[in-house]
Amino acid sequence: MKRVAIQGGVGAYHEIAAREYFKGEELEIVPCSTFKDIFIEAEKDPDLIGIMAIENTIAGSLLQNHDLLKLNKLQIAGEQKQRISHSLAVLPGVKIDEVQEVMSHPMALMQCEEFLDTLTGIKIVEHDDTALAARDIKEKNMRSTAAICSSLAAKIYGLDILAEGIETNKRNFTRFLILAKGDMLREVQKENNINKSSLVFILPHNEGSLSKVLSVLSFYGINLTRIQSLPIVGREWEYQFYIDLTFSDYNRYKQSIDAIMPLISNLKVLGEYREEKHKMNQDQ
Ligand SMILES: O=C(O)C(=O)C[C@]1(C(=O)O)C=C[C@@H](O)C=C1
Repeated sequence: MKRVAIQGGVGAYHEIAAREYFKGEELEIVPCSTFKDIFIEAEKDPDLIGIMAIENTIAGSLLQNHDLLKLNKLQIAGEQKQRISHSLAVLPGVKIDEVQEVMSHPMALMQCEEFLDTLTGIKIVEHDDTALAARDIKEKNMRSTAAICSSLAAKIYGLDILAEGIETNKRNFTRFLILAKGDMLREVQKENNINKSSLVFILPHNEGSLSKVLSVLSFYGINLTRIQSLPIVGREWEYQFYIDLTFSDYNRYKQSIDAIMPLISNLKVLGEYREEKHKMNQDQ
């Protein structure tokens, strides 16, 4: 049975996404308190698989997760683009006008900003995880607090749902990375048909340095699907670039990497994997 480490508790969106990626397989979910703990656990167990959110279509990137990929040994083995639909959950019998605070993961709170604006005088409380917010409400009998969580988490922790689909836009998707190393990496990559890669590198502070790299990639027929710059700690106003690429010809992709090498430094390939096609009509 595959063991999958998630950040958060049972019923978190990370668990939902893991079960979707490994649909039909039996999984043992290993809950971790932080994203960093996933990598610490993986140091102890070479077969441990990790799953980690990296970006959301409403709230943007989870910036702190990029450096975890750079600094650790787990590689990206796949991706899961998961539709996220949030519910407002309370202790059984609690009415909406009794709710004084709403508790959830910061990304989930951001995704429900418009709904939260309609609740006047409500205190917003950040929690480590949507499912653990639901669990706390149950265990601590918090009658005036509501959680923003999945309907699965509400069910697991015995909460009532006051409102469903409260995300600002129905096109609310989180992209999760499936992480593994060694022999498990091959097992997790669903097919050998690799057509996507994630890289991080540093560019010199010269005129046109990014544009030169992009021109080379374009010459080789490589499609840039995402670019995220992050500061280099200790070097003010200098940046590292995290990029995602898709391609149809693996050899041309390899050649393009060789060709950009003289233009960049500190390259790390974070993973080569199969792109998950976005399901445009996925609405729940
Ligand atoms: O709190 C959870 O349930 C999570 O799985 C975390 C998380 C995130 O890290 O972005 C996952 C998906 C949603 O975007 C909201 C929260």
